[in-house]
Amino acid sequence: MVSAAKLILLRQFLSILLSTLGFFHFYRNFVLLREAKAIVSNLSSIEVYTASDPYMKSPSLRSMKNDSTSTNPLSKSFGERKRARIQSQGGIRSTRLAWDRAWIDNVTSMLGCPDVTDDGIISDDPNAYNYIPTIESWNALYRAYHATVDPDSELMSATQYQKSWKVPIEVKFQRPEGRGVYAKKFIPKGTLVWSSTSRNTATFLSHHDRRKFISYLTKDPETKHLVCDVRMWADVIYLANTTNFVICETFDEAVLLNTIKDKKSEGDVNLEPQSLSSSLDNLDFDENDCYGNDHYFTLRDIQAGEQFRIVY
Ligand SMILES: C[S@@+](CC[C@H](N)C(=O)[O-])C[C@H]1O[C@@H](n2cnc3c(N)ncnc32)[C@H](O)[C@@H]1O
Repeated sequence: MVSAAKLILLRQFLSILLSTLGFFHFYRNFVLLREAKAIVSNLSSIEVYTASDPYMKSPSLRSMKNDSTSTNPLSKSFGERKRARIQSQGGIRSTRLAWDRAWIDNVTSMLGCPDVTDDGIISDDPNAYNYIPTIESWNALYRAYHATVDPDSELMSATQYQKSWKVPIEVKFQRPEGRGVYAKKFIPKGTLVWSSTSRNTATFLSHHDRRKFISYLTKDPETKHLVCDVRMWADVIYLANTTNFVICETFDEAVLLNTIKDKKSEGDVNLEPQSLSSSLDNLDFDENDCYGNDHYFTLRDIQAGEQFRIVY
């Protein structure tokens, strides 16, 4: 008798628990969707981005005037601070990824960003978005990161930190792949062309942080178009020996490196990543760091005007 009553109580308890969890899940998704809609409706006017928008060709980005004078002293405890944040937040769980993607898709589609797949730009509209980021664009992203995610971050504005590219480069746009990075002069095989440290790569420890960053960009008419770009540039890096991950986004032209689409084009790959145990400028290497130890070397001689390609 007693055990039957206990069983009924247990079943009731379980069903209440499941309904509560279900409700929270529903509520959380509802809040996320409302958040995305609110951002878009807060934009004074939703413009469809075209190459003819004047601010896209040469963004003035008023507020970045102070970048060259602002200081961002290096902190020795950066790695520890980051590890503590990762631990306190328990890292990021993959279950939230789909929702986060839906949120970003919602914002970018309402902003009029072009449809882009892994095979490149879908639209043949000649006026579709083809913005080439400038140093002001990278600085705007840096400022948005500091304003929304981590004011004490070691991430530096491009004005202050320009050491990532070791060779002269040029960014050009072509369809369907969009922007790409090209060598401006001959580069011999085995040359180090790009290095990353946490000075030029933002680390997001939660999807919430990345959404705050993106929302911030949407608020300024001079930066909102950058949302069309940052949606494509995030990488997910798994933390050592865990299933948790961090989201990494580099704020320089390395995010514009294109890949190849088939085996036939293997010869077009001309850069390879290498992790170096000895220090180049990766003084802040940390196994949980976004690209803390990433370097690209030329696989072969590269001619002036050739596009850099990596495998991803
Ligand atoms: C990290 S971004 C590279 C920069 C990108 N081209 C841009 O304009 O922002 C990766 C995206 O570039 C495009 N892409 C890269 N390599 C490509 C290729 N070989 N063919 C077509 N599209 C490519 C795909 O749309 C891919 O999702």
